[in-house]
Amino acid sequence: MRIGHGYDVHKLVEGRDLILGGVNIPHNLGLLGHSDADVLLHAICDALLGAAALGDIGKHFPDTDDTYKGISSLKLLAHVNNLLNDKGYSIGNIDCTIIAQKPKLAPHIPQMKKYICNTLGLSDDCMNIKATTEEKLGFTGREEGISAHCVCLIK
Ligand SMILES: Nc1ccn([C@@H]2O[C@H](COP(=O)(O)O)[C@@H](O)[C@H]2O)c(=O)n1
Ligand SMILES: C[C@@]1(CO)OP(=O)(O)OP(=O)(O)OC[C@H]1O
Repeated sequence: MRIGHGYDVHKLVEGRDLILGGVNIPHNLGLLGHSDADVLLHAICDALLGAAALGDIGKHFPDTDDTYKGISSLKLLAHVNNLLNDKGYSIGNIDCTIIAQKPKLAPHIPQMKKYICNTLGLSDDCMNIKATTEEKLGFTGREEGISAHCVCLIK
C-alpha cells in the first residue's frame, strides 16, 4: 500500500463556470484556471500521482500547453488513472475535502462521486467527498477562492 496527498486552490471570479468533480454547479462565481479549474479533480490527480511517485499535475499537463486550455479535468483524471495502471497500481480508496464558503455543495456530491467513480473504475464505497466552510475565515471564507484536499491509498 502507498499513500498520496493532493492540495489545490483556484480563485473565484465572475464570468466562469463553477465545476467541481465534473459537475457544473449553479453559482454567481466560477473558478479561474487554464483548464476548467476543477479544484477537486486537481487535488485527486495530485494525490494519485504522489502515491505513485509520478510528480504532479503541472508536470504532466503544463499550463503553457494549449492542449489543456479549457479542458475537462475528468480527462486529466482519466489520463492519470492510465499512468497508474501502466505502472501496475490500482486505487484502494480516496477521501477528499472541498473548502468553500458558498455554494452549498452537499446536494451535488452524489453526482461528483458518480463521475469520479466512473472515470476511475472505482466502486462507490472506495470514494468519499466532504465539504466544509472555513467559518467565513481566510480566503475561502471571504469567497475569494475554493480549495480542496485529497488523500488516497494505492496498491
Ligand atoms: N460549501 C459547503 C460547505 C459545507 N457544506 C455542508 O455543511 C456542513 C457544515 O459545514 P461547516 O463548515 O459549517 O462545518 C458540512 O459538513 C457539509 O455537509 C456544504 O454542503 N457545502
Ligand atoms: C490543470 C492545469 C493545466 O491545464 O492548469 P490549471 O487549470 O490552471 O490548474 P492548476 O491546478 O493551476 O495546475 C495544473 C495545470 O497545469
